[in-house]
Amino acid sequence: MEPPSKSSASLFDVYLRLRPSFHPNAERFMDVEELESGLPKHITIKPPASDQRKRAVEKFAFTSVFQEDAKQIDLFEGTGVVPLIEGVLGPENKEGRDGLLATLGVTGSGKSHTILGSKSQRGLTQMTLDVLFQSTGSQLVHPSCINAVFPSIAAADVSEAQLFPAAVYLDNIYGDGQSERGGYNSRAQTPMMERSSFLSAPGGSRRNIPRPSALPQSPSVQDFVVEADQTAEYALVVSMYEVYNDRIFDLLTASMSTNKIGTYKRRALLFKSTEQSPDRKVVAGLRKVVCSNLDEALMVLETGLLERRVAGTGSNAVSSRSHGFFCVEVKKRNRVQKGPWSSSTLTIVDLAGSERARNAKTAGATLAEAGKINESLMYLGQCMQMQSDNQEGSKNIVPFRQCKLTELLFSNSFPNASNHHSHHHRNPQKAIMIVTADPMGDFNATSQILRYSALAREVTIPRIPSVTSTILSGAVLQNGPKHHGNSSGRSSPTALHEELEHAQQEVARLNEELDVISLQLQEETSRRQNAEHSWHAATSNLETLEAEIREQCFAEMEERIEAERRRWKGAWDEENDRQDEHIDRKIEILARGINVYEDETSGAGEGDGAPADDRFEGLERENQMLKRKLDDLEREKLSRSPSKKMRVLKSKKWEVDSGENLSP
Ligand SMILES: Nc1ncnc2c1ncn2[C@@H]1O[C@H](COP(=O)(O)OP(=O)(O)OP(=O)(O)O)[C@@H](O)[C@H]1O
Repeated sequence: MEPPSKSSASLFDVYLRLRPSFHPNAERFMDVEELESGLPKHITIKPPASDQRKRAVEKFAFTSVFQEDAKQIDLFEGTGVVPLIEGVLGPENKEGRDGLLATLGVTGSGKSHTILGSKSQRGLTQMTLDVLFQSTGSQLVHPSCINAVFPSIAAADVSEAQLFPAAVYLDNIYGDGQSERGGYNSRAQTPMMERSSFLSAPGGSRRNIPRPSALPQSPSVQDFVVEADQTAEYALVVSMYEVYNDRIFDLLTASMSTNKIGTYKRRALLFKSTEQSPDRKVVAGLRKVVCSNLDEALMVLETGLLERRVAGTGSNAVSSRSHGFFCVEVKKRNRVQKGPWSSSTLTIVDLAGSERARNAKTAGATLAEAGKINESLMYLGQCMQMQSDNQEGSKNIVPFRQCKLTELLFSNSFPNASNHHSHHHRNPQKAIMIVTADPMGDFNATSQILRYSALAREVTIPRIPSVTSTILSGAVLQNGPKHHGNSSGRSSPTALHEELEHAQQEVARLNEELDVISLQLQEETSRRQNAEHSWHAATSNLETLEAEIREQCFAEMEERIEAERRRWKGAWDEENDRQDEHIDRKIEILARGINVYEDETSGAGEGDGAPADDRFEGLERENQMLKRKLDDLEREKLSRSPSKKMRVLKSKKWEVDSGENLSP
């Protein structure tokens, strides 16, 4: 069993680092292959003796295995970090290639130690930064020119970011804030990123300034100078964020954006395609800092690390409760022609530890965090398992869109995944995963991580005799001479012995098969549980979607009802106006009739009154006729108009009114 060759379609090179155990008296469950020279690639794990259920031995292949005595510098040299740096600096006159370096492991297995180091030793992040600054050296934009160059760097940024020179950024956090200030927004500013929130933070959150001289200086990486593109001018831009409860938060924003009472509500950022980057998703709206030297970059790193959410759990007193992302963007342009800046990013990820919730004495919010961490790591495991299945010939689609973590880790791993129209072809990122493990730690949690992260895997059977075969061989030894003595003559003792040996071998073989099958069963069970988990997550997503759609439909319905109500009200008002007009006309006619009547009665004061009566009757008739006409018109209208009922009411009202008016 060999790990797949470099040319294969693997998304990650996967290295294993073993840590010196904290549990010196615990049983070691892992063996590393012994080689005359070079780094081993294989390990085997066997369940502890106390675990009666499983007896199969599993063998895993990695790109390389670093044993307990490996130093930080060995990891730096042996895990391909240097080629990753070479990739982001880019070849001559060409764009660089994105790189990703991540650590994965059980809580306390040494992920942060490897990536970020300890009080006395630098981690891969600090060493990488050192090599980057060393290698770009004089080609880096000179601090005295930074103001002149800054707008063009900001303009080339596609992620709606807010850029600051390190001096300004650090002064706002640690200094008196009185020095020259000024940040630059990239071309499209994210509306929620208000420049004033940073620059006018009342009093800011002044902290003790981290002194780069107090940070560990070893191991030195002086010997690792990478050849930079001699035709290029470089600028290094640092940003940091974390994925906490499946949401992305800027680690360089919160500390300086405090309000009057010293608190700041963090806003989640989006991982999306922007106007300037339609074919590629980026974390939009981050705060980015342009660093001119290693000390500035280390201070920004320390600032972001302080911000990272850390909560004590039962598993590890200072455990990372979020997935931390540290990004160095290498901006590059031709030093003579200048021209636009291209950008490639080296992302270093310190993943939160996988742990079994029941192991960690957590509760409430922390338990929920653990759930989210385990869920995101489960999705990561599924993606990694797909990659190793694909290497064996399957053509599975890596399901990286299931959560923020896998989206961030895998989105740039595929050539032009979402871009069929662009002429701009980016190389897929180069990625390295360092799996950390304690060979005397938690067997179940460690073996689970090894199973999904290893590049290849094989199940073998222990060579120790099974209980059955031991009994049988005992029986053979005991019964052999007895059979020999009591031979009936039908079968010779040798034949019996052979038969027993065969039976013994068959039983042992069946036992081995049983072991393999029970291991496969366990794996299938765990796959099924994972699938169920994904299914539940999908169901809950669907439920949320359904609720959203219902709400949308409801709002739409309300809107339509409102429109209908307004239309109806309009028709009602129109009808009212018509009725009013009609009544006015009637009243006018009536008034005219009354006037005529009055004239006539006053003119014929001494007569017998007959002509006036006639006139009155004539008017009455005319009135009756008009009423009938009106009724006919009403009926005709009723048969056509929607506001039938209303008009019936109206006409009735009119009849009453006119009746009242007409009554003497
Ligand atoms: N290779 C090593 N050599 C010496 N000490 C180590 C090594 N690996 C880890 N440690 C120590 O073990 C402790 C826990 O390690 P670390 O914090 O790196 O674990 P982790 O995997 O990042 O845990 P979590 O996921 O909870 O953050 C630290 O004190 C660290 O210094």
